[in-house]
Amino acid sequence: MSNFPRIAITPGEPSGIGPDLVLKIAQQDWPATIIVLADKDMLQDRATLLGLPIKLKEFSDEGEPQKHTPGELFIIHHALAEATEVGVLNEKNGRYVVDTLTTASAGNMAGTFDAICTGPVHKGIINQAGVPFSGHTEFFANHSNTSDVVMLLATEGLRVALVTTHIPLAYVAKAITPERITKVATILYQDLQVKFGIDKPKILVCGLNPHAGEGGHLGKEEIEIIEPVLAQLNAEGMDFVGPLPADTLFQPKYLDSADAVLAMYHDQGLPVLKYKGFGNAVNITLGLPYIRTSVDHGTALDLAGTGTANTGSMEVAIAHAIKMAIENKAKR
Ligand SMILES: NC(=O)c1ccc[n+]([C@@H]2O[C@H](COP(=O)([O-])OP(=O)(O)OC[C@H]3O[C@@H](n4cnc5c(N)ncnc54)[C@H](O)[C@@H]3O)[C@@H](O)[C@H]2O)c1
Ligand SMILES: N[C@H](C(=O)O)[C@H](O)COP(=O)(O)O
Repeated sequence: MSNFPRIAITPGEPSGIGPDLVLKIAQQDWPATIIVLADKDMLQDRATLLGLPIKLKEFSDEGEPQKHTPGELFIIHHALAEATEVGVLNEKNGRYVVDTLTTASAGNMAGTFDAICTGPVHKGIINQAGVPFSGHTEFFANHSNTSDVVMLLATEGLRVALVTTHIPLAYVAKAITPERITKVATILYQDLQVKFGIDKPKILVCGLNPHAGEGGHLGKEEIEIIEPVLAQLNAEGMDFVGPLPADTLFQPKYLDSADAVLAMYHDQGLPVLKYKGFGNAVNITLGLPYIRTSVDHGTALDLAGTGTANTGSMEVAIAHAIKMAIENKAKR
């Protein structure tokens, strides 16, 4: 039996850099079958603009998965509503983007694909198209009927997971509940063991308030919510340290002996991660019934079609998806 996994790639927003990245990585050697879910004319036009050779072949799930051939891509055609103008968002194509994600999720649940790797979408234009959408993480959780998933971004020397993801800052404190922290922390701990092979993970946990609440004088969530949850998880044999002041925990003194940081909200953890590794980090959704990785950046409309978009994060995202898919196959 072939050991090459099938990786479904969604280029995301068609007017952004996603198609450029997919066409660039298609020129490389990958130990997997790569299937792109996109509009074939849009991809062909972008390849011409970038001067990249590409042969698009219709995907069929019959036969054994083959190793990727540089310069070729399998495709499942999804038609755009309107032709794309490079670098210019068009809300008429918002639903197209979501349709590609739906195919990716359904194909993974059916076992046709072994993993999904997503390019960047533009959340705003999808909402403008009339489709409520806060991010891939929430979309895939919803589509796969999974109640709790965790967003983890990882780069060399740092992994950051989030208790809350794409919600307004005004809602964050209310969303920091014992139930949510317990679920996120448990998924993170178990996936560090299973997916990352860390026997006994040590996880640093940020407080929510400045200086982790300053003993209750700058907020009480640390004392009333976070500390009791961590005490309970540690009593069950896990190893969580905190809540620690978020402004000072990101230093080698603490990070060198830790396997991950659990941040309370998006812009508490991700700016640090992206300062360290923007362009070379991977976004992994933990807790889904399938493997999903993504890039660490957005649609970069200013670079679309120029050929200057950096493929580093897309390469790391695909490499992680392939590695995890091969490990999954070996377990079956
Ligand atoms: N994975 C995703 O789907 C994802 C991730 C982050 C942001 N977004 C979305 O992207 C849209 C634009 O967000 P933004 O402007 O804050 O972030 P952005 O990442 O698109 O751009 C920020 C800056 O980084 C540069 N940049 C981004 N990717 C690059 C690459 N591969 N190579 C070189 N330079 C690169 C851009 O040119 C820009 O200067 C938003 O709608 C946001 O929600 C999507
Ligand atoms: N929060 C992610 C980041 O900043 O990189 C990004 O918005 C993508 O999230 P999804 O994978 O949920 O779309």
